Amino acid sequence: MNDIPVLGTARFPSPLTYFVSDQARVLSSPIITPNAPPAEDIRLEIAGPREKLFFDARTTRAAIVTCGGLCPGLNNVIRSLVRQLYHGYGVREILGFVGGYQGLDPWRGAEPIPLTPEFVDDIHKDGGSALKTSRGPVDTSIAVDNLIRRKINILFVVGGDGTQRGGLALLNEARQRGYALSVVGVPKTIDNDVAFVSRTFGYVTAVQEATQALMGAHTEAHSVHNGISLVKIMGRHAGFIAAGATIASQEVNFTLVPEVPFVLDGENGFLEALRKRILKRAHAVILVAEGAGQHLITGGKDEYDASGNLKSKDIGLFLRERIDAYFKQKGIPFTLRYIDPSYLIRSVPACPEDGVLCDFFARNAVHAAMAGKTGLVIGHQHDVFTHVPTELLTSQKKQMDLNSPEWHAVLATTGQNFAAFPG
Ligand SMILES: Nc1ncnc2c1ncn2[C@@H]1O[C@H](COP(=O)(O)OP(=O)(O)O)[C@@H](O)[C@H]1O
Ligand SMILES: O=P(O)(O)OC[C@H]1O[C@](O)(COP(=O)(O)O)[C@@H](O)[C@@H]1O
Ligand SMILES: [Mg+2]
Repeated sequence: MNDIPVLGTARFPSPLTYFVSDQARVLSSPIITPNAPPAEDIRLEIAGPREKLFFDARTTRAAIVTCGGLCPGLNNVIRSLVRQLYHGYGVREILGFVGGYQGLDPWRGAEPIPLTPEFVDDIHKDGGSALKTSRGPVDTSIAVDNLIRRKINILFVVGGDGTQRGGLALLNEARQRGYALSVVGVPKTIDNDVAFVSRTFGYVTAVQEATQALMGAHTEAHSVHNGISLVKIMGRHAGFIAAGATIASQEVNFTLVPEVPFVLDGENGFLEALRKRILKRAHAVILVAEGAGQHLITGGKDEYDASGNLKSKDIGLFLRERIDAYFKQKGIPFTLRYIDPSYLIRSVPACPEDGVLCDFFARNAVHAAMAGKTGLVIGHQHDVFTHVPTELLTSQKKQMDLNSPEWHAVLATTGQNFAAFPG
């Protein structure tokens, strides 16, 4: 069940010394709840080195591409992919396509970079991606022509849900041509909204940076009479960053996330809850994820980014105006500070916890590829790294479960007015 497609019989002995059985599986949902229908029985292959390899390292050519928005840890992943390929298996031909999927198009992209242990030696100390990144499509036919021309056997695609869909499109094109290509995904995004991955790399670092911003926001609010700090944070479809930073900082009074369509006006609305909080405590910190409250902003055209993602309307500026107007109308003196840490939370180097995660993701991706597996993304649940079929992973969207301990911890630490936050 949920076996990963293989390119052929694995027959080369692995140079490594410990192995994971190809038959080992882990349940995606291991919890048994009394009286509830059993969770869907999804059993995933356990990641790790295999005893037999499909690829002969001496003749294998691998490539790496990083796509989508920046994320702390991209360089750690590139470094560990290269070092595991080179030192672990003896692969000598490793190319880095430059600037996301566009780099696979020889007419649009820069010349790929030959990747060596020397090239990647220090890159994990920097944020960003040594291979650069981009949004937007590539012509799959042109890209696969290029992969075939360059005799690439393995392509590592480092990115979020969009990138993994892109990887699948390349694999399907290669299959149609009868070309044996291993496409293995490493799940990247600060938003943490990838299914079958409890923590995408970069998320913890983003929470750390967001928490720093909240500490400053709290100091600003607390240092004046009726100080209100409004902080906007990334999180297009999911409020995981907002939730994590709320719990870590313990300084937020209202956390607004895309999963909870809150009410703004009226007796049970957010503005009234904020007014009560200010009258009681004379300061307040509000944290709003960029995808929250989209239902409140009417008018204007829908806009999409180059990858086709719907752009969020600016809930931060919208709330700033509405709070300002409400407090003026009520005749309550206040000082409102608006803080948008924006790209600062994702352009920094990875924190040690993410550094560890990146290394595990990357090395497991190499093990899977060398065994001849394809069309998979490395997953991570219950502390076990897995092989998730890319089709399965991209068929689901992960959002915060409002019955989870995480969301209840947000409610407990903020004490936010439950009535204003139905759902
Ligand atoms: N359905 C799709 N099919 C093929 N390529 C896609 C698809 N969705 C996104 N992509 C490509 O994947 C890359 C990254 O996607 P994007 O949504 O920007 O970031 P992320 O991978 O972080 O979700 C872009 O180059 C985009 O064009
Ligand atoms: O302005 P950009 O670079 O398009 O990115 C904004 C988006 O990128 C993110 O940081 C991460 O998104 P992806 O994982 O899809 O790359 C989102 O939180 C945010 O909505
Ligand atoms: Mg995405």
